[in-house]
Amino acid sequence: MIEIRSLVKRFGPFTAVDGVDLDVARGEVLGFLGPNGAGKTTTMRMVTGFLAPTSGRACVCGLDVGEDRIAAQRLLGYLPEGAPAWPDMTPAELLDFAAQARGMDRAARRAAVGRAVERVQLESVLHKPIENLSKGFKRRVGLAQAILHDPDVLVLDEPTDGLDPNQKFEVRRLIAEMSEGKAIVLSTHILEEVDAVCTRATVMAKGRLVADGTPADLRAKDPRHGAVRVRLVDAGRAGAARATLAELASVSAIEDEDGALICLAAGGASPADAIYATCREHGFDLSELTPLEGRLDEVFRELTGAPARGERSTVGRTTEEAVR
Ligand SMILES: Nc1ncnc2c1ncn2[C@@H]1O[C@H](COP(=O)(O)OP(=O)(O)OP(=O)(O)O)[C@@H](O)[C@H]1O
Repeated sequence: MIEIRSLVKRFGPFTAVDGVDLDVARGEVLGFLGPNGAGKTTTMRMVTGFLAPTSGRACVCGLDVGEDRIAAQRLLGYLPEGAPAWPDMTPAELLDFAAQARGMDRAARRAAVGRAVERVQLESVLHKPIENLSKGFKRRVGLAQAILHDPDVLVLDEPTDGLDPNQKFEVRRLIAEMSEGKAIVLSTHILEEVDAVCTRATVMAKGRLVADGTPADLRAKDPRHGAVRVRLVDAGRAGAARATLAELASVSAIEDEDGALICLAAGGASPADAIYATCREHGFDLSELTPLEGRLDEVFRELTGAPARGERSTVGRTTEEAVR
């Protein structure tokens, strides 16, 4: 439902978006991750027709946003960064105005506004000036505006920014609920949001997409994916256990962390069973044996050029190389 091809945006000599290709299908909730200034908002503004690309194109439901902007915008809902709105209007007035701008008659407007208000729970502030609302409610007004016409494609720039934990939960629930019939793209700095709501995640850095996959795919890029954390009842025997476990074929290397041994997987099956059996055999009493999935924050830091765990650069290399 969204097709992005070789999308480029230059501001003078600066390239903010540098050849992005991306497809998003119905039913997908795509998390758009990246550090500040990576080009997420610029990409979203081009996809929604609010900024013309320098080259390349974006299509929404088969319509080229550059050539058919108005028709494409009918099919999409957009929550811009910060959700700008007229401060002296009330949510009721703003939403009615937005529905009019979308060409709805009075009855359709009433139904659409009522539905959106109920979905984002705006009833209590419906007739208060937007300038007097908390950041969270302002964000929700923006979200109601974006979903007013029940669009097939939703582009949400940091939809949970400024919301308290309960509101974040509600918005994520709403996104998950709506995802079945729509293609949804959301940008976020909150990695837990990717797990909570996204079926797929892309990471953008310096205008380029540097990763694309399910949250589990991304996590698997962490060298600690598949590793096992081992803690002994008698910490004094950790050195002996380390030497013994390092001999296992399923363990490629062992790192120390807060008194625990992190046994990195050599690839293939988890080393957990072999570690357990070896510890029993040698009388190393275990207080912990935890398989590790890998961490999104580590992968994110690595992909976006920040120093990862222990200042080492490891993603993309084999586990064996990583620990050398
Ligand atoms: N109108 C503009 N003129 C000049 N430079 C711009 C303009 N809009 C964006 N930029 C620059 O383009 C780069 C990408 O900005 P963008 O807002 O897309 O990043 P982002 O990934 O959304 O960041 P954030 O997470 O902070 O919202 C930044 O360096 C920004 O300063």
